[in-house]
Amino acid sequence: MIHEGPPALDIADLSHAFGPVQALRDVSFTVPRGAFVALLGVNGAGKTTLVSLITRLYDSTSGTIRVAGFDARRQPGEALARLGVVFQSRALDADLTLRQNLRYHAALHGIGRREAAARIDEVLALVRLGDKAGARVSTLSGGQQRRAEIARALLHRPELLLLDEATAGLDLRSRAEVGAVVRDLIATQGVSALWATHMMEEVAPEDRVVVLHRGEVRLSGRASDLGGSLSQGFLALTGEQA
Ligand SMILES: Nc1ncnc2c1ncn2[C@@H]1O[C@H](COP(=O)(O)OP(=O)(O)OP(=O)(O)O)[C@@H](O)[C@H]1O
Repeated sequence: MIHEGPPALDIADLSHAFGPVQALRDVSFTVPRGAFVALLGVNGAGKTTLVSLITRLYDSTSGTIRVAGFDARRQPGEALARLGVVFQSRALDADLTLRQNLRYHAALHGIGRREAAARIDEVLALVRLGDKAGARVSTLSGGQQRRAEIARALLHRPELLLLDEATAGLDLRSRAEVGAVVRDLIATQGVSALWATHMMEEVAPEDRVVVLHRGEVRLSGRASDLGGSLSQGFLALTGEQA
């Protein structure tokens, strides 16, 4: 697939402090169009702060964030319209069916009823839940619920998916399924993904990786090029934290 235009995400010299705590310091990296980028960091590295800045939950102290070329601060509407977010916490109502939930979220994005119906079928198929539209969310397994959250995030056809610890609390098999769904989306739908995780095992050799530690980018590049320095470096940082 050939990708033109600005990167899906361009972060430049981003810093953020919570009072005396410097959560991010001069963070710069890009998510090229059609790429899977793993944002790897131990607890407290600054991943959630970064996600919160991209989604505009917090305003950045300094630096720039561009989503598909749109400045998140100066053109927030344009930037956010191109972003699909899978939060650590659940955004779907467990007592409603998957279709009811997705109708509601489609309406929030201003998608009309007829288009929503078609789009809901489409996104459920993309996350391999085509047969679960009528199921109450509470009856789905943990892995299915995470894939349902991804379906929700895809409703408005975002260019960039932002996933914050998308596999937290899942068993090995469900984790692999969620990862496979996101990699499939990249290969077939031209979406890009920033996948925040503290688990080295979730990084595939062809992925691009950004290692964040104590608010700073310590290592970045393609996992296969970084080779042993990635696993050794990350292990050292994990030890540094302990
Ligand atoms: N609202 C806040 N007020 C003060 N300090 C905060 C706040 N949010 C985060 N921090 C601090 O900023 C730093 C980065 O935290 P952040 O939650 O972004 O890390 P993380 O990599 O997402 O970790 P986790 O996986 O535990 O969420 C930590 O030192 C944390 O204590």
